[in-house]
Amino acid sequence: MYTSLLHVRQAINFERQLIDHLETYIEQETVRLKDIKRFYAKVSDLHSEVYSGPSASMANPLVAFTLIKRLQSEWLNLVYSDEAQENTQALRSGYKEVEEEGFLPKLEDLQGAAKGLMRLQDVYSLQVGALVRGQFQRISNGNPIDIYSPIVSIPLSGDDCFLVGKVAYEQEDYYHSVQWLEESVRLFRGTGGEWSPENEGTLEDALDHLAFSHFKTGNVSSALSLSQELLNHDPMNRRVLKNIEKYERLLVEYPPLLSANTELKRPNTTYLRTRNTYERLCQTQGIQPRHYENPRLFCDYFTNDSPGLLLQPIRREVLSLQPYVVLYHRFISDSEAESIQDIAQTGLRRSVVASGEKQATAEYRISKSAWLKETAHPVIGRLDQRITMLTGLNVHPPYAEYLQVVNYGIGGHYEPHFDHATSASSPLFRLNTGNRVATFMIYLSSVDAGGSTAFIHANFSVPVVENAALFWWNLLRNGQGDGDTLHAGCPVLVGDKWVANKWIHEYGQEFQRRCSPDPEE
Ligand SMILES: O=C(O)CCC(=O)C(=O)O
Ligand SMILES: [Fe+2]
Repeated sequence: MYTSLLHVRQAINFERQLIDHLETYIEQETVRLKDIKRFYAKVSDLHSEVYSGPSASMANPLVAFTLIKRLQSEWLNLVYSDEAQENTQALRSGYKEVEEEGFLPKLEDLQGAAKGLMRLQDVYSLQVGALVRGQFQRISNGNPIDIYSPIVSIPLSGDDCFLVGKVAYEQEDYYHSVQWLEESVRLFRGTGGEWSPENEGTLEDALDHLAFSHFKTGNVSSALSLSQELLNHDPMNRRVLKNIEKYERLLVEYPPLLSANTELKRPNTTYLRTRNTYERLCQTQGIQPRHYENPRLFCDYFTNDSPGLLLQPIRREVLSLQPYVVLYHRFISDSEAESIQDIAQTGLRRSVVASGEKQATAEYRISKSAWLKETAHPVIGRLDQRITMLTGLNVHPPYAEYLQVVNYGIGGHYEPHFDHATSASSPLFRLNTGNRVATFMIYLSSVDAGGSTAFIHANFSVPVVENAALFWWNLLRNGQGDGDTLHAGCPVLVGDKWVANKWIHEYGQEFQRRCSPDPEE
């Protein structure tokens, strides 16, 4: 579910069903408790008014009878009533019904969503403290600046933060676990450590995980003080006692340096060599030269001398010459973009990447995608025609792949990659029409924040422009891959990002793109 926002949206309906079941449960339990209270009031009134009075009320056989009846039968019926269990049972079977529909998120979804939050924190340098308040802020020159202002901000609870921290902790990523568990402990302390039935963790759990995370990052004194706090809540915990002894010993043996830099270093889990450039481009939209700085870049109305475009030329914006990247504005209409999303819905599956000779899912590409044949809907053929008019390229299979529609999920992204195959054994060669010579990528939606397309070596990024299409050549004229086309889909900070890719292959374009042995061209 976490890999596609469409499926997150659908989950809202399932929670609605659960709310209905809970409402019924609350109504039934309220009736049950009302009955119990009535009985309690009746019996306690009898005790304060009838039995404690001066008159010997037991002499009244009716009073005596009702007392005996209550003690022999009524209390028993009440105490051993199955009603509470029946109500719980009804609630559980309602939950099971929803569960059996198969659309409730799995543990993998929760962990994936937590990782998505941490990815957004990293790539956009977001402050965890602000995220927890429901705000998207980065510190710039010592001041917090809003990257995005949500209309409604959803603050996170101590348990929410505990869960994110625990996901990091389980990956032995103590850089993130410390930050999220700090927030969790702070929030749990704020509620007085009170237990709530929906929670996964407690103040003690958060203290325990945080103390160990601090220990693992070398912050023994924090590990010690948190363990002491934990011991106050759980004095008989032998493991904590032993840890305290260990931390005390360590502090005597290796006193912490006062000047020690306590700033934690972020782990490089992605092994991206271009991480800094990538993140800068995602945050800033790059240092794309302005048209007046590079007069060879321009905007125009473009027809490609195609009769189909004469009456309605397309707005072309040349973004880069090396590699050659152009943005065609208003390439697709709102209703066409909507149709493509609708047609793709049922076919969406977790996106894969080439892995040796096969294809596999990967952390570095978080989205779902569907392949649409021309026969799926007339709109697809119309788009193919329009691509051909603009580029002059043959986009009929097998000279191009089917249209790939992509929907990103929570913090969904596609880290720096090439669209063309970089090894001879790549599954991309299965069409037997050569490598992917060009990419034609259509933005089918807007986003609220994030999600730009970043060209790493070319040092610019393109914000999502709804209904526009981005075109670039992946191969040089000699057929070799153009290293300058290394590009990425930045994590979506806020929004539901949809794109459609048309990958055009080398064969079939021989008369449209001149080849040349020159490795510079
Ligand atoms: O979503 C984006 O901006 C880029 C997507 C991309 O590069 C791809 O799907 O190959
Ligand atoms: Fe790509």
